[in-house]
Amino acid sequence: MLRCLVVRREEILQAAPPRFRWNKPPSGACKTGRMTITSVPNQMHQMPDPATHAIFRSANNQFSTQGVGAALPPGPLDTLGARVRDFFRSSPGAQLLLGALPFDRTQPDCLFQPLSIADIMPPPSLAMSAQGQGGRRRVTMHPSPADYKEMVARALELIGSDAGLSKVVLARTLMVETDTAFDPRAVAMRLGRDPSITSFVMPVSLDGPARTLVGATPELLLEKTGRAIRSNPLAGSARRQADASADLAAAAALEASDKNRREHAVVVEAIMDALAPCCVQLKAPESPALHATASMWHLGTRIEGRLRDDGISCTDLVARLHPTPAICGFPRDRAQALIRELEPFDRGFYAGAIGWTDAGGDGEWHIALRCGEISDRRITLFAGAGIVAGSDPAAEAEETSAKFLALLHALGIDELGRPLVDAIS
Ligand SMILES: C=C(O[C@@H]1C=C(C(=O)O)C=C[C@H]1O)C(=O)O
Repeated sequence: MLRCLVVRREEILQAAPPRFRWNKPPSGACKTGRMTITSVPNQMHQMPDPATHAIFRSANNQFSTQGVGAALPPGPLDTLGARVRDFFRSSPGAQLLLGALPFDRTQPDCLFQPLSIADIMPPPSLAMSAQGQGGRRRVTMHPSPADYKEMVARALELIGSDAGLSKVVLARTLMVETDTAFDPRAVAMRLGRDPSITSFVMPVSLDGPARTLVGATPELLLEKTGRAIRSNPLAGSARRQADASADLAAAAALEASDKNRREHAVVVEAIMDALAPCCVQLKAPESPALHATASMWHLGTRIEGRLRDDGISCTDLVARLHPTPAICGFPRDRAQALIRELEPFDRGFYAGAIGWTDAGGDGEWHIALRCGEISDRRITLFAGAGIVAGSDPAAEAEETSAKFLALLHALGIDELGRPLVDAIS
């Protein structure tokens, strides 16, 4: 396998400069890297149409949008790059497409050009409303933790018997039902308190009843600015601990864990292999680094590269990468077949990607993790864990419980639906 296209140290690429900062100008024109987008007076204090309202808040870019100016004709991932190029070619004024890609590359995606881009985020006071949401809550686990452990045990048998399958990522869901509709903006505001993540609200159905993906992902699939590209895969995880020394011990144990390093290495290799043919430079550190969110430790690797030519867009690259072994397994086809066989639900847009692309092919795509799909009074949360030889079913089930925490805290409940008194301090 191609581990690395050699790069000299002095050629280390700079992180992309901030481009969209919708918090800044109250109204008027906002200049970005390649484009000028006219912001509209902020209307976020009013309840926007949930079917077509989006929020995107990463380290470099923040914006919220309302309405659909035009939808990209939906299709499978193989055709995404071509459809995006056609869209911008036939809509000369269009500057931005944003949206969600499903986990399954063959299922249709959901991208659109927003009608308007708002200049500020929802009011912080909204964050308070999430915790008190709904009087009664009913939580349904699917599969149950016991069934999830059996799925993991079955995967381990196959990994042990089939030398060709080295990793599979298995997920479970929690469905939370309340007696009032969820407000995705309030959930996003609470999720956005963790600066280490990208929080988002993204419509995943543009016609019919509103369906919205809301989440707080720590994992960058791909960012492209000009010829500079970056990916930051995560794999190998441990729950954060309240006690500081126990927390450091958990991080140190994760860093030293052979099982977690193997689980991580397979992801980095697959991403390097997928990007290498498009790059004149591509580099990744030899060892992963610790990456912290408010509730999890992860092993992460910052991969940086320089593209061969200007014709390659971020959506072309996403189509090469997705789904990575971080959220699917390795080899991809076998892992995906096993996911289909063992998981008793459709992932939909969970473990897909959310993000944006501009008319020049630059953009930013994050893996849709630590997320839930809201449909009126119901939110379905998803969490998965990578299974490799040496995984322990109970530990993997525990890892998925820990991964639910970001969303559960934002909803103000625990895994059984009981209110949290002080969900986030
Ligand atoms: C599948 C998820 O997370 C992925 C799996 C990880 C792991 O197995 O350690 C870590 C980060 C993600 O790439 C999830 O959060 O649902």
